[in-house]
Amino acid sequence: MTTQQLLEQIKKKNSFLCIGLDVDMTKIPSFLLKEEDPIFSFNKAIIDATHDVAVAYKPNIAFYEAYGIKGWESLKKTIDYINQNYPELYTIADAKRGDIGNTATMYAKAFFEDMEFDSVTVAPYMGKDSVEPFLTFENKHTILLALTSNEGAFDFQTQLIEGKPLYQKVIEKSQTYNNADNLMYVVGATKAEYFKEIRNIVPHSFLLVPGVGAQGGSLQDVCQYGLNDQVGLLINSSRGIIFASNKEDFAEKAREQALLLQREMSDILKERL
Ligand SMILES: O=c1ccn([C@@H]2O[C@H](COP(=O)(O)O)[C@@H](O)[C@H]2O)c(=O)[nH]1
Repeated sequence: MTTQQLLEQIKKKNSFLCIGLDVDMTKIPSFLLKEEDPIFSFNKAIIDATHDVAVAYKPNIAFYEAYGIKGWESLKKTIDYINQNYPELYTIADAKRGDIGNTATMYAKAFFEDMEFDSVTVAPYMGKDSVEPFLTFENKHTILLALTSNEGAFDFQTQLIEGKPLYQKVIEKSQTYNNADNLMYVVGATKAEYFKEIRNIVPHSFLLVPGVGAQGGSLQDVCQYGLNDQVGLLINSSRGIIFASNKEDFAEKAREQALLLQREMSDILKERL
């Protein structure tokens, strides 16, 4: 998907909500366990109930890898279901890959060509040759981990290197890579006070923002400095939406939670843009 198509969808839906499909079999309604593919059945119900209020879906690959071949099959069925039924939706493989060049190319082929995701998350710490192979794919985005939402982000990402926090160096350096237009960045909602600085470095880039909902990040705080004149944000919530209920009404309750966030987004956009 092109950035322009993503922007058009955001405008049409007044939403920059990304729903995380992090399916934990111990948390889904027990009646689904009788289905042939409980993970896919769960995802399908969530997607059908929320596709008009969200612009993106982000399966975290760990939640599928953990179930072996069956998990991969559920993932493939989920992405195919989105691409065939709701082609306007943007898809993110949250895989946090990163390796030397020829291996990076294989990761990129796996997620962009075989799975047909629009984007993939990538860890930046192996540098240019580990990131550029992802950037060569046309109309696909590479979402680099910049400043993550977890506490451990302070171990390395905020440490000063030659007087500058490492996460800033990562963003600045990556902007010099070939096809840097295909880059987006992960910035945690729990780190709202850093958005001003990050926007100074990349005023036009999309930021994928996990950490709203279960991790306690605030949409309002993120938007204060995170929004740019074209929105420029994809706000992710996973557990806070998909596990709103573990009963028959799980999809309906997920929709209610998604709608709450979408309405808050719509109000913010009315005020700000
Ligand atoms: O900095 C990061 C990067 C990725 N994540 C991922 O996002 C979701 C968040 O899930 P919630 O249930 O809404 O907390 C999950 O897949 C994480 O692995 C992140 O949280 N922080």
